[in-house]
Amino acid sequence: MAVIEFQKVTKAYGDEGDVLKGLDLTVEKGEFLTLLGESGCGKTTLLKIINRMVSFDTGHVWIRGRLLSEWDIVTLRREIGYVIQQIGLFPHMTVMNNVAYVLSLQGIQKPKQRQRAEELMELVGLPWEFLNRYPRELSGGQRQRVGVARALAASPEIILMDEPFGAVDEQTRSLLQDELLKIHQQLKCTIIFVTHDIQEAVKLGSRIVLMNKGIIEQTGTKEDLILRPANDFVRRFMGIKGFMALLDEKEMKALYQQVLEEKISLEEVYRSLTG
Ligand SMILES: Nc1ncnc2c1ncn2[C@@H]1O[C@H](COP(=O)(O)OP(=O)(O)OP(=O)(O)O)[C@@H](O)[C@H]1O
Repeated sequence: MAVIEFQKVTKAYGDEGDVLKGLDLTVEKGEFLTLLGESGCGKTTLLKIINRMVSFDTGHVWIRGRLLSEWDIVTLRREIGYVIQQIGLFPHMTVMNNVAYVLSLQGIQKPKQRQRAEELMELVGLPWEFLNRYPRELSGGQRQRVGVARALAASPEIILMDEPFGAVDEQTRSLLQDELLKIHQQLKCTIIFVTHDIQEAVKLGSRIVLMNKGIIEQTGTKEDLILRPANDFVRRFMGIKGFMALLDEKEMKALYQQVLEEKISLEEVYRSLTG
């Protein structure tokens, strides 16, 4: 079943011209969709239309078969978790209160909130003790984990993520990506994840949507976009980075380990990767 459907959606901010130019997009239940494209191509705008943080001009949007305009905004936002790069944790609240914020709005009793917060901390790989800390007492990566936990608190069916790991170092980023994949498998929720990083889009997305100046150039699996690009734009955009991202990371690491142990030479690695 389609969870989200866009039909010929356009959007302009003021009289600057359309930033979305008649988008069609269907997101199926349980998908991990990555929205990829250069800065300014309209990714965030598309994402924010889904939770009605931004309105659109023409076309139609359905969420779970119901027109977006017919949703009560509070119910809609409860069904949709939202994680952004500068997560906007409330600085004066403990991690516990941040994570349980939505639950307290729903009138859920304190012991239940605590229990859920502990479950969520486990899910995102943080110790329970951190529930007593304030956001400033955490590292950037830990704060992002709390942001993810907070977005998951009300068990939303859809999770929107806008470059959530953009501000952390590469190693932490890779760990967070691995954990997010696990969470997705476990919860079977629908995730729409905005990124301008090809490697990230390829690693995470069960399907990738490549946008360019307000249109969708291609939607498909990583193999579709990299090996069967729909046009020259897609071919050039995915390029060598896309091809490299398609190579199996674990396989490459294992091969490199053998180089470090002087069991094989770099030349042999090169030959095994290029056939
Ligand atoms: N509130 C706004 N008012 C006016 N113009 C806006 C507004 N928000 C976005 N835009 C413009 O709309 C276009 C698309 O912006 P959007 O944020 O959707 O792009 P993006 O692909 O997410 O970019 P980035 O990767 O840099 O976040 C840009 O040209 C941007 O300047």
